[in-house]
Amino acid sequence: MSSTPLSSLLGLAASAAKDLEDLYAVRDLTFPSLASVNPTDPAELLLLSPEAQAASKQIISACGMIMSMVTPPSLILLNETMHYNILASLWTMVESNTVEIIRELGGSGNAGVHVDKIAAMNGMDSSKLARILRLLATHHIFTETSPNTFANNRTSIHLDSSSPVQGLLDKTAPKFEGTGVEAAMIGHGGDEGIRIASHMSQTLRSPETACAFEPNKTSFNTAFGGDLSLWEWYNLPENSERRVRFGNAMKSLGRSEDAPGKGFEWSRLPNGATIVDVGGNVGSACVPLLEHIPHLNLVIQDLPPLIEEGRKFWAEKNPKALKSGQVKLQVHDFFEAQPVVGADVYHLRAILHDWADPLAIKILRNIRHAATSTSKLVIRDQLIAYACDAPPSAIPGAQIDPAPTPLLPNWGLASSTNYIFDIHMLTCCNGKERTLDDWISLFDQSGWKLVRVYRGPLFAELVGELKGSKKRKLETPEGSPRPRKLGTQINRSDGVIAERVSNV
Ligand SMILES: C[S@@+](CC[C@H](N)C(=O)[O-])C[C@H]1O[C@@H](n2cnc3c(N)ncnc32)[C@H](O)[C@@H]1O
Repeated sequence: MSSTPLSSLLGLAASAAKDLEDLYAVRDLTFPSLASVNPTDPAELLLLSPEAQAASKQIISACGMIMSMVTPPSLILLNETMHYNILASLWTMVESNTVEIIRELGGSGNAGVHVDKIAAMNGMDSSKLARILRLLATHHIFTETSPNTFANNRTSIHLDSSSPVQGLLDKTAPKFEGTGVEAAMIGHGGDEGIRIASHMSQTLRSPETACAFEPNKTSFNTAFGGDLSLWEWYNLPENSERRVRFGNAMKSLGRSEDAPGKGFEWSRLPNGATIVDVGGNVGSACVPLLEHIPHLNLVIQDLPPLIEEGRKFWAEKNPKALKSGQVKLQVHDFFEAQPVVGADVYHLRAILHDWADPLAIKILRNIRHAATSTSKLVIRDQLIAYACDAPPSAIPGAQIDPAPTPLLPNWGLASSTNYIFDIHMLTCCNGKERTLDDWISLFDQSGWKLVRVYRGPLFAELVGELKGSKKRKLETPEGSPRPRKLGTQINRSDGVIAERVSNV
């Protein structure tokens, strides 16, 4: 009997599940259960390995398609219509410290905590709280161990700040630390994101904004008013809490990424090589880099409030590196001339996706004018695949793994995060996640050549070299002061001395 699409999909999921089980058997580990509450358990960490990720991708993709095939379409649409309630529920759990309360009352595995006890500590109505927890438990976030009794599980525990509840209540303990950084992303989504998204339709259809690509003509502007871009708005004094929360949300992205070294070969950079993290926020993307490759020098650049917060962050994280000058924090607006000339690597994580092409090109051109022939550009952003077959690419690493039929060529739900981010960038900033064709064109228009792509679980790394001749005279970007030569200091108008780091 010939196989049907449904049985082919089930077969794909089953064979990948067998691969996963074999991987765990070889390592003598048990596959993590949903009740596991230790994110650093070796069994959890193995699930992040490339072999396990490949198998998981096939299972998620196949199961996603199976669900779409067997669920009545009207129910699919009804569920999607109300999906925002999941985010709203998660945000409520974050703000009410419910995860930490359950942890302190001993709720994990099969040992649940009665909702009355949880509600007594967070001041919520216990019947309402139970309904929220039950919705999330139905989505495998929390477990209802017996009627109205709930425990943390492998997903909810990722919202745990590890802080004592009393400290959270009197605001003396940090909320967005440790595994709790994921909670910061939920705060960004639940507070700003959901409100911005609800203004998308109006913004994309209104004659004033439909075809606009400026960063201040977005759904964010329709939702929150005013004509500041999201970044300018975050830097207003009254938004400092949101800005700090956003910085913590960015830290959570690192947890979904490959360890440094799986992609761009940072370890092959010479001793004392200089990495400039352009738009680095407080510099959280660089923390694992320095942990794995301690011979690098880092210059983290961002706008003034972030640089101030970055100094505090590094003073705590790695005071030695800050004191010795191995880590420097530098105020720099990336629409101005890049002050660090001839760095080994200019690194931009989650930056270009915030900007439409003309502005992204401006950012890249400013870097290009400061780069020398040995400088590399390393972009970490999402790489969008078409949801259909596309011509192959000759750029090393650019080709997406072929998905077995009948899976979607972009691996369907297994790569859904990329497309969700794309729309988030659209609504927040008129930015975009880019296809390979988009990236090639963007590099080309800004004087770079895309030479290598490394695909990671969340971000791809796109490596660029200067386009054209190997030896190149430094050029002056239009309307910007000419970057100084190596070893000189630049007295900026804002009083900051931007200096060329040593060892380059
Ligand atoms: C999405 S965040 C990425 C932060 C960081 N690269 C990371 O991955 O954690 C974008 C960053 O760009 C910064 N930014 C926005 N406009 C900027 C500008 N004109 N010059 C420098 N940084 C800017 C923001 O302050 C923010 O930290």
